[in-house]
Amino acid sequence: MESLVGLVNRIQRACTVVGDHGGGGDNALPTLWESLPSVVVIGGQSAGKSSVLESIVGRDFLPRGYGIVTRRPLVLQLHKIEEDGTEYAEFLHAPKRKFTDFAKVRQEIQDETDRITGKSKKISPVPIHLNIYSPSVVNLTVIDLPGLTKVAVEGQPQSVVDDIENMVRSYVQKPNSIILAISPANQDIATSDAIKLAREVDPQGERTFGVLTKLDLMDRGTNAIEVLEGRSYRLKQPWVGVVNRSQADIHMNVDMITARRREREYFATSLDYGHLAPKMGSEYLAKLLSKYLESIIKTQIPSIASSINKSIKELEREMDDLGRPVAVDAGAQLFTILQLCRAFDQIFKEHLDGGRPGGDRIYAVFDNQLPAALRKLPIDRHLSADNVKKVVSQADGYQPHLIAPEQGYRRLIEGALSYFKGPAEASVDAVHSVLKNLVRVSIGETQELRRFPKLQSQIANAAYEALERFRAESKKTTLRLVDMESHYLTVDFFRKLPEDVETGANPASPIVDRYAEGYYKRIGSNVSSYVGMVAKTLKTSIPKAVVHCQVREAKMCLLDHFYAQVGRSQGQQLAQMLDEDPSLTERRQQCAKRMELYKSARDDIDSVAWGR
Ligand SMILES: Nc1nc2c(ncn2[C@@H]2O[C@H](COP(=O)(O)OP(=O)(O)OP(=O)(O)O)[C@@H](O)[C@H]2O)c(=O)[nH]1
Repeated sequence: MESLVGLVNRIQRACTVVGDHGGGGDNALPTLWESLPSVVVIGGQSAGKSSVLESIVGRDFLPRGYGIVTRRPLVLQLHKIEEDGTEYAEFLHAPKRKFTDFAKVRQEIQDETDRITGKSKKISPVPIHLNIYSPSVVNLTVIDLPGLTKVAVEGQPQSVVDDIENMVRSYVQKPNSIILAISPANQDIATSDAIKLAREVDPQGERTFGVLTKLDLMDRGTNAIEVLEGRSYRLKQPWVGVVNRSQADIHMNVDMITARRREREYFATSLDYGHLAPKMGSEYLAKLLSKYLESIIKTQIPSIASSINKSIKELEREMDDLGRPVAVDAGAQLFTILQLCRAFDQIFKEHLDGGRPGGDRIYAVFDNQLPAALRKLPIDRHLSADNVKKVVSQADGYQPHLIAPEQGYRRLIEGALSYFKGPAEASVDAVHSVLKNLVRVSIGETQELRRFPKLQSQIANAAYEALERFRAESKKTTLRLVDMESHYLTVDFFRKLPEDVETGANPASPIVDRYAEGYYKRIGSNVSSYVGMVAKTLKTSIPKAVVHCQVREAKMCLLDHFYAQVGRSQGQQLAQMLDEDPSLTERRQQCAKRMELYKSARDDIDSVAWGR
């Protein structure tokens, strides 16, 4: 049975080493500490908490004084060692220092308290962790807390009263805590701060141990039999009375061995408590607690084991998300980088081909934006009768055309087609910005890349550069399409124009007709029909050019230049690319440590459970 408490103690110690002290914020790792039982000492100020703790340990090591002495929680883990082993203490904050002189332990507790709270009388919820290894202790984890108080002492804000109560409550309300409620016998039990709080969080008294101190200080003729026999305040566990060293004993350096002996004698010879003697005193209390802890642990083993398994699963999931540690050799690093690039490229392609959203915005450019832009071109203004007349006259020069204004037609068509360059370029730019946005989104969606901010930005830059190249090529091609339309006109169109179109050009007609408005309107309308036909062609050929030059290229060779650059990189440069966010490296290490703790705890529990 001893092995069960020893086991939990060992797991608790391991928890402490990996930084699992229970609790935590949003981003907290799973905690094993919280699922393990521990003893929490509570009581009013000067009720005798520290004295009880020292008696349990059998050592004099806690700071003493007036006012609030315990100002930070003290998590005390007692480890029983071989009979001939050397007794020593060790703090979590100074793991390399072994204390064999317990007066120095007291000094260190004081100094460590001051380190966080300053020399003031402030309190802090940050615990001090102390391990004591001794042949004369029972395996236990006991937490000493600041004394509950009703008034702040000088130099303290009034809020300290609530702060202490809240801090103490946060420990005792955990269902796994065993409450050691210390009350002084020379005060009415009904007014005990410890009992008041214990009743609040454990109304049935199932996990509360009542301890009555200062029995020796009770008024003559009075005794605490009513309390000790459980009639004043009923608890499931028996009340234990103790007699600690008085302040005078402390001044006179009465050692703990003498104090324990005196306590035994006190009960053995007491007229009031003689009949209860075997169940009184600090030594009995320590054994009672340890035994109780054993029974609790025994019932809790299955739930502890299942909490461990649950936490292992949570950690596995998180470690999967965090990814494997970065390789150290250049070959493996190169492989990792290429794999990461491919993962990104795959997601980018899914955005274009469907499966992930975004690619449809390219179609929207061709289907809405381009036709709308083409419709809005000021072709009508360009082909107004006045402008047609102006362009035709200028094209004719000093010699007006004789039959048909060939040069005028050409100039009018060229002028109208030059307007198409704007929408063509705008389509290229719009698709460019869709692609750029998809690169950004895809990088964000590439889980594996998350921990490599440098590589992320390098991939982004390389992709943006490539997109710029594709954009330049695409502009050249689409503008060339427009130029091609102006450089060679579709002869058939003009041949098929109705005969009367050329009436104005009939030399038989009076010369003035040729300069009438109707004549130019007709020319304008012919050019407009031709330009409309070209617009129809460009509406389909521009998207083809854009897809060919930008979308297809982005799909096929977005990172080609980057791959070449990575291939030329040396070890140092590769390592820099995989320079992951240090907070992630740290988190992975923490997870790995926790995982180790949980796995060894699970093995330990399994072996004990099977051994029973
Ligand atoms: N005579 C006698 N004195 C006791 C007994 N228990 C505690 N004292 C004295 O009461 C005083 C307060 O005891 P502590 O153990 O320091 O009390 P505490 O509850 O830890 O005090 P804080 O941490 O300051 O809240 C000390 O002077 C002890 O010597 C007891 O059983 N008998």
